[in-house]
Amino acid sequence: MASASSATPDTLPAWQTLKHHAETLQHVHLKTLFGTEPSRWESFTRQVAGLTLDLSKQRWDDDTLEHLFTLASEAGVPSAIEALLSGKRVNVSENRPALHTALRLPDDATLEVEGEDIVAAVHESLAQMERLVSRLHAGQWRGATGKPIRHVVNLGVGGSDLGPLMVTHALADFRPKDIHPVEVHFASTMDGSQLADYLSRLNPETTIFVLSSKSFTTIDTLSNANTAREWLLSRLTQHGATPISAELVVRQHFIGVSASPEKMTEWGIADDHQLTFWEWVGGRYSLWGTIGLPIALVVGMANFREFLAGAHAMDRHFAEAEMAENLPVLLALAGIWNVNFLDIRAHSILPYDGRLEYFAAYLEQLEMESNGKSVTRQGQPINYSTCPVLWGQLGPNAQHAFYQLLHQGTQPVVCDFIAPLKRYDEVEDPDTRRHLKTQHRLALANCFAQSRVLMLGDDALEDDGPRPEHKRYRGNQPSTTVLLDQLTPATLGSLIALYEHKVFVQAVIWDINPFDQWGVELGKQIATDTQKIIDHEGDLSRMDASSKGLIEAFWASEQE
Ligand SMILES: O=P(O)(O)OC[C@H]1O[C@](O)(CO)[C@@H](O)[C@@H]1O
Repeated sequence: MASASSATPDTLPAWQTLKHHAETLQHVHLKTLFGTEPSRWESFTRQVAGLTLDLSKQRWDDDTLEHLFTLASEAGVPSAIEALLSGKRVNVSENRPALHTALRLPDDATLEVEGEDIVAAVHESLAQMERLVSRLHAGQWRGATGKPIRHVVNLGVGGSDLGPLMVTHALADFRPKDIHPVEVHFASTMDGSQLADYLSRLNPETTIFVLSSKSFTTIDTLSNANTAREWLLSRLTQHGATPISAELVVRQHFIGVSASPEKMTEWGIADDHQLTFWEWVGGRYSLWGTIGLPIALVVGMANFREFLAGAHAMDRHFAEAEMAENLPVLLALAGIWNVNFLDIRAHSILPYDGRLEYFAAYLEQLEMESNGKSVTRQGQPINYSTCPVLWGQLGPNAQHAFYQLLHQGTQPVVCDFIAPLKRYDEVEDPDTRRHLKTQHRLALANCFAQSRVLMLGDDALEDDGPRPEHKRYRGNQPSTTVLLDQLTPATLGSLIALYEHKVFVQAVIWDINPFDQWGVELGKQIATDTQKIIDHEGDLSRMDASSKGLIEAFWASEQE
């Protein structure tokens, strides 16, 4: 991948060219670019797989793009794409491939990785997932007391939570009709607050838990699982006249999803209630396989397969399209330009569709856990910026929260606006449909208005009278708009794959490994040490003054 040579990107000729080129564009306002190039929409907009990507409001011109394509070539992007998709060991620090794209290959495809065709195994794991989904949807999965299951609580965190949470929320309209109703819930936080809420509301007889953890060692998830198991055992083993065995309760009320079947067995998950996947699927890329069980439970297996097909369409485009037409490459290059040449290090994700409420949270992990790195793939410290700080929330709500900073603050921020073109066609009642469609138009008007105001500043106003300084908008904030023809399983699949590949291309150019997350490990280790001290099993005197003070404050609270 990056650099066929060992040169860091900032020493590549195109990087130097871009630095000089940026000086010529640094002070050119976006409104000037639109004034001099009226065909920017045609030049900088591309459509693929139900998505329209509008990059015309980036602070760049045709020359910028040409230089960026040269940079991508010099950094080895085309060969890196090939290496990723063909299953080379692109995750160098863990010495393994990153094959989330294999999870969405159609069943007639073949992909030989290190001498083995993995497509059949992928489809067998989907078939196994389908069998569990069908049992639940048919009302045939019975709890330990014999009642059909009505609630499924996913216990997972990070990639074992955020992807399924985001997609189940986004695609809730696609629930199949005529199935036994099963509601899906998510509990991730180690403090137990989400779980405690479910335990206070749900009936243990009709509730099962999905213990979702690639490693099956994540303390957040295991602590929730242990609490859930105790809750079930205390409620169900003594239920009715005949005692029910603990083994039966655990068997009937837990499904495990993990890359470690041994650990699932050790924990007590029955063999036929285990879904597995592979070490070569990164946690934050795992929603496409068995970690996607909650998605399949909400939308049904047919829609889940549509979701995979949408992602696969984007994979093929990523593999086959020229750089100038390639959506993930273009989106990545816009990011590189902003971060490394315009020095814009804040990035906001702003969907204008309530169904995408968790999309920003999902992307925060995808982008920042992947590309929040500061050493090259060869382990050398780097001296250029990598992943920007990325955050977001639903655009309409953010308008009344942090848009003030976007419009009049001192930070340059790049924004991604995301919206579906069509909405509410399926609403049966004509009056309600008409009203909701009006609301959709309102949301789109706001979405388009915000990117325009961010670009033009107060020049967006026709009346150009004098304005006091506190009412001035400087504009010139770049943005991208992604339009979905409509939000469907397929277009959502394409959208997620677009961002996954964007992250990969950026990593190639930055010469970093997007598939490991060593920075998270130290925190876990120190937390284990700290827990020992809090539990009076470690040496407090080793701690710094602040940590010591915090622990003593906690101990004092326990005495009250
Ligand atoms: O699925 P697991 O192994 O429980 O991990 C959960 C999450 O924890 C992380 O390893 C980070 O702590 C993520 O990368 C991962 O998605």
